[in-house]
Amino acid sequence: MGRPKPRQVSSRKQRRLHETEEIKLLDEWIHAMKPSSGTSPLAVPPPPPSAPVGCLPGGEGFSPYNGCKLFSQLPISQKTKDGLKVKYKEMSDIQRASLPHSLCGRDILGAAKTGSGKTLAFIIPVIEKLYRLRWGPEDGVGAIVISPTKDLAVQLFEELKRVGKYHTLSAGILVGGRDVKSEKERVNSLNIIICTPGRLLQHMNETPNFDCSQLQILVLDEADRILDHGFRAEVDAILGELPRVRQTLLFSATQTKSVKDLARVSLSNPEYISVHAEAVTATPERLKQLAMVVPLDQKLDMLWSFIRKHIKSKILVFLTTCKQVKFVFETFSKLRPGVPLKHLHGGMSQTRRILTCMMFAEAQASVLFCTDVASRGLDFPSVDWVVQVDCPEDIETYIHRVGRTARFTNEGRSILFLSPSEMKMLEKLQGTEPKIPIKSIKPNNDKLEQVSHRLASVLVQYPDMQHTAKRAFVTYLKSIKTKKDKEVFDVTKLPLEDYAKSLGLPVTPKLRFLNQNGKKGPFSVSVDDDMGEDDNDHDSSDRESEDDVLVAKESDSTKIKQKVNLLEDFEDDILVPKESERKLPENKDTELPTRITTKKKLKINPLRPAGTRVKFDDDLNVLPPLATIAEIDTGETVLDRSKVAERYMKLREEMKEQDKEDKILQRQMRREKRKKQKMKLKKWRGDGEDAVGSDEDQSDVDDAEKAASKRSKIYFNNGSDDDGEKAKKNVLDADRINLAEQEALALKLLSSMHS
Ligand SMILES: Nc1ncnc2c1ncn2[C@@H]1O[C@H](COP(=O)(O)OP(=O)(O)OP(=O)(O)O)[C@@H](O)[C@H]1O
Repeated sequence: MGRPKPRQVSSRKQRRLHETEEIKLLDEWIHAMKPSSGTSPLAVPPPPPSAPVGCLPGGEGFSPYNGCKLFSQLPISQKTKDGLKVKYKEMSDIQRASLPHSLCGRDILGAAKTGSGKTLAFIIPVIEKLYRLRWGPEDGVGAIVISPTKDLAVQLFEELKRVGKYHTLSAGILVGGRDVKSEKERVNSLNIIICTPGRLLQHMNETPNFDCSQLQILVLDEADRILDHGFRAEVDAILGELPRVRQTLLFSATQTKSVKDLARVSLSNPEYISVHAEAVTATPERLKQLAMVVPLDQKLDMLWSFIRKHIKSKILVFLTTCKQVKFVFETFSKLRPGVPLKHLHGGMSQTRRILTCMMFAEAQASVLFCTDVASRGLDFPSVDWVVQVDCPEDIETYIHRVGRTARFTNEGRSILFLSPSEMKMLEKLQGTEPKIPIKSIKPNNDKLEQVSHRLASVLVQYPDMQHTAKRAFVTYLKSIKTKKDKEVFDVTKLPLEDYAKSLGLPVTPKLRFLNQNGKKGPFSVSVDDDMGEDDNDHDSSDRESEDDVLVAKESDSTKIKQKVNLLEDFEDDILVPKESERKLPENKDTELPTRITTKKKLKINPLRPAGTRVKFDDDLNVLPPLATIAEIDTGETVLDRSKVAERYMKLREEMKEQDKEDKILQRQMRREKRKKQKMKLKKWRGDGEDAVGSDEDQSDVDDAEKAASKRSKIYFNNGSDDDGEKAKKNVLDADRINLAEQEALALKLLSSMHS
């Protein structure tokens, strides 16, 4: 790069001057038009057409923005306006209500229905705040946006890039499943970070010089989820690292009302903005919602029939566990329903998840089987149907799931399958305030296509899938067992054998956590003593798993036990060998293993000094002390590099030695061979020399051979018409006769030629 030309310098200078001027004007505008705290432009009546925009004091509150509907009417920079105008012109209600407050630096607790445009309601203030502060690369992290899932973080990042296209702020995404080392290198140069709680905390703990002390604005998208039990430890640790003086924005469709939660994030005089608080329904108005009773063992028949009937639609299907998603996706794909199928769950790699989301977003007609990892925030355009095959855990989950359709101004439909024992959920949904208008319908069983026998034949044809089927069965029931709402989720009321059959399984897998042989009856529940609190394959949280290699203090034996069980039942992809590596029993068609891998129970040595760390391998076997050369690196056990290099050096030396020996042996063999050849040659020549006594070398042999070939040539060239074999014979014969005989022979030949 050469020196900047004077013209470039002056244009840069001009730009900077222009920016300074714009920022000054924006600051003045924001200050002069500050809306009164607690007012919403939506709550006061619109001004008469003759009144100038924003200048009408309302009766009870005053909001200068009460007539503003366009982004261009807000005190935001030209660069942001340019970024917005590609896709957006008019503001949505949540944007109209919250932006005037958030732009003047207030904390926000925002709630609005799914698909109502909450993302822009926090992306714009983030960009504007840093722009007005003239934030630059040397200022470090100025804004953090926390999302509960990686997929949502990716989507938020895309929106940030779109709106902030003309700004010079640097932004990055920090989520699990990406290369943490490269993240560490650039994390300190980022102005805006979009992240999941786990990965942010990892950087706070591990990345040298990672500094958030200058943070200006913190956003929690899906705030109720981020502040709930699942992320408690991480979020508390993160909040402890952040400066208390900052702007904080919390958004969700189902906002937290817990005072404790709000105290944790230390909001200062927040604006409570709930644009749909007065709404009759908690779900989007253009969403038509249905529910019907479907016995558990008929749910897949119903799903198959539904998909077959809607092959031209874009459908999102919610199941509870990763294994169910995997099973239904794989088996239905084999049965070819006539519409492209996709799947999305927390056990998939980040790249596959991004690719799946992109493909589903672009598809016209497609079915995406997913866990609750896709229930919050994801914005797939034009989803026609949301099908909930498994009952949602609670009302919030229902609202978020159905909210994947009927987004913004679009229409959409949803259907919920409830088994008879789950009917209490329908009552709860219908009884909530604001209302969730669900219409209960009866299934038309005449049109039900049976799929279970076809699934059984798929399992026979593809034995690897038997294990997936079994895991789908077990993980689903385990998730039911661990759900808190026992009025809805009662595993004892489920037809286990019929359910197993409906998955195509020939026998009902044994469930360790159910006392199937107990006194209380065939399927009475017993709390298994090794059932951990978090023991499920539930995929709602999408938390980065730190479980690949466990490091635990021995005294903490109960925690270890819980971890072991959590690991067993979490995504098996991490721990249990791949399907292809698993050995199935001989009689694959009729017999299924109830347990594929028997995991050794952990034995704790109480005599070890307290606080000594115990390391476990992927199969949860305690590693011998020497195995501590293993280190944890992005979830995979990798050998210590220096040890590996040392080992390779040794191997190389050993191989060199071996090579030397081989060469000597080879040389000896060649010598033996030559000796034999020479002896033969001598025999042929008949010179009677003692071959063994002579010290031959390669040149000896070569000379002898050359001589032989020369003679053969001479004979051949001297007009002998004999074929090659005869010529060779002549050579050999010639070798045997002496010189006098040869002369006599030559004379004979000459005389015969002349006569
Ligand atoms: N002002 C606007 N004009 C037109 N489209 C908009 C506007 N604001 C948002 N949208 C579009 O509406 C859709 C939903 O927006 P967004 O994802 O922000 O909703 P949300 O409220 O965050 O939903 P959820 O609660 O599910 O996370 C997106 O496709 C977005 O591009």
